[in-house]
Amino acid sequence: MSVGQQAAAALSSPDGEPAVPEMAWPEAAALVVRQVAKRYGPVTAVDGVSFVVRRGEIFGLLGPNGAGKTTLIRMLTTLTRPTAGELFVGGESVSKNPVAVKKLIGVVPQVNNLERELTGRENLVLHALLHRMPRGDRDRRVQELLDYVGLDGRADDRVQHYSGGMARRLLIARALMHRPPILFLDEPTVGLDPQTRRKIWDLIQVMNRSGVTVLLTTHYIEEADSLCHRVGIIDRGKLIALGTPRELKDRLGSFCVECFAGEGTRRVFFPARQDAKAHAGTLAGDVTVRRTNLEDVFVELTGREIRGG
Ligand SMILES: Nc1ncnc2c1ncn2[C@@H]1O[C@H](COP(=O)(O)OP(=O)(O)OP(=O)(O)O)[C@@H](O)[C@H]1O
Repeated sequence: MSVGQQAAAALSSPDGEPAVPEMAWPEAAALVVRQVAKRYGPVTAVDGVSFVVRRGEIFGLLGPNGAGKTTLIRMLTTLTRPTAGELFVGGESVSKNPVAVKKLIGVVPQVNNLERELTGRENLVLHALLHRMPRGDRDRRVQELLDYVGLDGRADDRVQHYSGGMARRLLIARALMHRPPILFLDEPTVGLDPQTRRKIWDLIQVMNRSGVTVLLTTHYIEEADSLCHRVGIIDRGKLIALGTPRELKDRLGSFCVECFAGEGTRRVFFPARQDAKAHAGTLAGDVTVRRTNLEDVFVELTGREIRGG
């Protein structure tokens, strides 16, 4: 068995079923993705992906650049059609009922597409106009959201003068204007400093506690690990593992013995710390015992690092 096959076996559920298909429908489902593929000419961006996001979850799609995460979000948010398969959002078919789907979702894109010449407040009002929100409700909601994302003091500055973190917070406020129950965030903290990243995480958690279901994509291990209730690991268009961060790590072994030797780094996994320590005691060289992380899960499945792409 190759390392990848061994890891795939380790990440399967105990009864031998592959870990990925988990398709119990869906009273409690916010999103259903069923055997979805997307091809661009010769490129298969998404390759037979299936998963369910439950209502009230923060669900993360974790994978390197080019894995197919943005393409999945674009299909779920009606921006591009799948080549095969079906997608449902809030029980509505994305292909048959895109208008209903648009009402249910807010989208925070990876790239800042705010109107730079307008102020923060004007950007929110513009979005409300597009959603035909009544004026009284609109003005109340704009103020509520500016307070919520901590931009009230800068609401009347033009967006071109905003920092990256401020722009990201305004993008989140804009996505929430029409009170969607489901929010998509494509790499919500990419390019932000660690402190700002934590503020965005707090905001996502507060939003989620107020009842919003969240699907986000990320290639940051820590973001998937500490923020997401469940994570789907995606690589080269395929969903290769699915579970809570704890389940994914425990299937591999919660403790990792890492040995830096001449030929490179070797990692061995154990369920219990004392077994990991005992094994470490038998090794020569630079040896560390640490908790397993989602990067380990990805490396064991693919033989590559997430950051390596
Ligand atoms: N419009 C398109 N035309 C052709 N190929 C595309 C198009 N959109 C995406 N692709 C290709 O599909 C694959 C998946 O891209 P996608 O953007 O979904 O990945 P990703 O995981 O979101 O990565 P990133 O975070 O870098 O955007 C890549 O090989 C990409 O080059």
